[in-house]
Amino acid sequence: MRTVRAPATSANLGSGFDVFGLALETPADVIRVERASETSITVTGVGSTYIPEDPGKNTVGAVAEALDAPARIHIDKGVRPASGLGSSAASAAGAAVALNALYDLGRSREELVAAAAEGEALVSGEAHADNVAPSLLGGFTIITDDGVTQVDTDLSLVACLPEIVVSTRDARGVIPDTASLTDVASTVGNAATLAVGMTRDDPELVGQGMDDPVVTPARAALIDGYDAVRTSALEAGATGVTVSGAGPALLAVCREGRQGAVAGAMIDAFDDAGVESRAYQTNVGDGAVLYD
Ligand SMILES: Nc1ncnc2c1ncn2[C@@H]1O[C@H](COP(=O)(O)OP(=O)(O)OP(=O)(O)O)[C@@H](O)[C@H]1O
Ligand SMILES: N[C@@H](CCO)C(=O)O
Repeated sequence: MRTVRAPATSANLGSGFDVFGLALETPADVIRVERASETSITVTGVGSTYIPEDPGKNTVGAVAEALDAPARIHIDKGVRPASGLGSSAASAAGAAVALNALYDLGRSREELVAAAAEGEALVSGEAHADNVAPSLLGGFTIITDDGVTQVDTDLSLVACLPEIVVSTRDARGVIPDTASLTDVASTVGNAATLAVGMTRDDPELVGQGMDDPVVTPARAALIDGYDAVRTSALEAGATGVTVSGAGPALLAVCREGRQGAVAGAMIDAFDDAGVESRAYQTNVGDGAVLYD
């Protein structure tokens, strides 16, 4: 038997759609696997009633198939599904690490990214790897056609999750098909600024680089209260605020000592918009941990 804790993640960070990802210290899924001739899945924890146990519909089933590693798999969900916090990816990344150990497959964490991304293809229609990569590797990750680049970084964060459900599949449907050259140039500048900020543990540069004129405005329309919550967080000491992944969670990068104020401001602003929410005061975290 093998047990793995795999963290929530925040993808895109505004300017890095389908490219940037960040591992969060909390929340996390815990995955337990045992050898079996056929894959079977049980699920407990946050939002488990909405998660299919059919291996053909659960991200961990796709990972077991991709690795040719059938197993009895138990998922204890800490990351709410359809949250924008990489819920489906946390399970997939955890299963990839656990099955790799269970069957002594000898794959590196980088090699497991593609197998874990098969789970994302199952639920959202595309094998985007910007959540599974940070859940496997920790820190800040950049996905390109050539693979993954990872850097460790240290930032204090608030991930505020409203009681709204937005599926990644739906949120991909509202993105414009094209972007102007002006918007592309602005996005490239912001993304480069953000990446430099990550290497310097600099919340000001990271926050400055989170703006994105194309994908985020389209998705913000799916989140009641988005503009007010973002403004409140910035006034309370966030350097940047954007939609986390496909939403509905919002990610705020915080100045030193401002995490509590930012979390409170975001919850209050959602409340004013008639939306209940909870805020994770967290930091950039490590990748999945194998326990036994
Ligand atoms: N192991 C799993 N954990 C969570 N959701 C799963 C899992 N397997 C299948 N699903 C399905 O995937 C969907 C949730 O995935 P989705 O990508 O929409 O949300 P998310 O992972 O929280 O978001 P994001 O990728 O934007 O951070 C739900 O329909 C859920 O039933
Ligand atoms: N990059 C993906 C992350 C969500 O899974 C998206 O924004 O659709």
